Amino acid sequence: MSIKTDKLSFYYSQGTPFETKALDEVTLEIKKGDFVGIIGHTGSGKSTLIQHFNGLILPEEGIVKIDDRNIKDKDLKIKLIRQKVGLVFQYPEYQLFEETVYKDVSYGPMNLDIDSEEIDKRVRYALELVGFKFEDIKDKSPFDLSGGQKRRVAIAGVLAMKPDYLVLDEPTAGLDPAGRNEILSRIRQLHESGITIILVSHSMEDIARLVKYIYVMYKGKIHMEGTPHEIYRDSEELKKIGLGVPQVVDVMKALKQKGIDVDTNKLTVEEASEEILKALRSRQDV
Ligand SMILES: Nc1ncnc2c1ncn2[C@@H]1O[C@H](COP(=O)(O)OP(=O)(O)OP(=O)(O)O)[C@@H](O)[C@H]1O
Repeated sequence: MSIKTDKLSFYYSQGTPFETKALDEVTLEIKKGDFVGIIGHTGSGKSTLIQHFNGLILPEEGIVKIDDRNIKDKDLKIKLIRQKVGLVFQYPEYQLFEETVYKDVSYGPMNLDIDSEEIDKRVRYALELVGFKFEDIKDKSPFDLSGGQKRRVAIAGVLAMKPDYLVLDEPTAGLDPAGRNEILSRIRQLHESGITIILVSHSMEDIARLVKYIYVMYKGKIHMEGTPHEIYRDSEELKKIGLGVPQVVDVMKALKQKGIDVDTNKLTVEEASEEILKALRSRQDV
């Protein structure tokens, strides 16, 4: 079970003077249970790629398969793919429009062939998954919530469709540090609850904190791929294509060069701080 692309290419405004090659032979496989980051600077093709994952854009060159079914298969209902692969766009809270949280989250399931009891169950499940108490939140107006809370409601709207794969496009964009931490810890919990997560970001810090595997996009291609540690090892290459490494990576490298024995696999701020303290204590420097 996976999302698979094979030599997927895509052009905007093909055949016109404005033709742009947005994807260039992208081949990848994201298996069920994975926690994957797609990173790249603006215009590298991330949004175009993820729109292929749920059939918002149908492949023109190359193949997209969801759970081994070709997305262009005539017998395959695209509605089913949209249920399987939930896409949370950038600033999803702009799409909240109902007067209560309950109505907003139930909007998607209402269009499915399920009864009101099942809809109710799903709304409860989705709101609890993103960390709300159902009774406390259901009758509130989405517009009275904080930025981070609104975004969690919008994510719940996608989760209420019970997707197997959840694709989040820049989920922390525009949030203050508290809202950002709130969203990132919920995303981690969603993955722990068994949902496959594909996190699109240009923030190395966010990616480092969460994902197990990274695809780096550059000019429509998968330029690098590997575990966070493998990717950050090549910081020179990342800098060349306009990406940085998380600050902790630079700090750990500098310490190592000074002969302080730290485990450079520790990539989150929390882990790295602990590692640095441990190393310093063992040298009796502190
Ligand atoms: N609707 C469109 N019409 C024409 N060109 C487009 C369109 N959408 C994207 N592009 C172009 O396709 C390329 C890839 O864009 P895409 O939005 O997929 O990149 P991205 O990595 O998601 O960028 P961002 O981080 O800014 O969202 C860019 O050169 C972009 O200008």
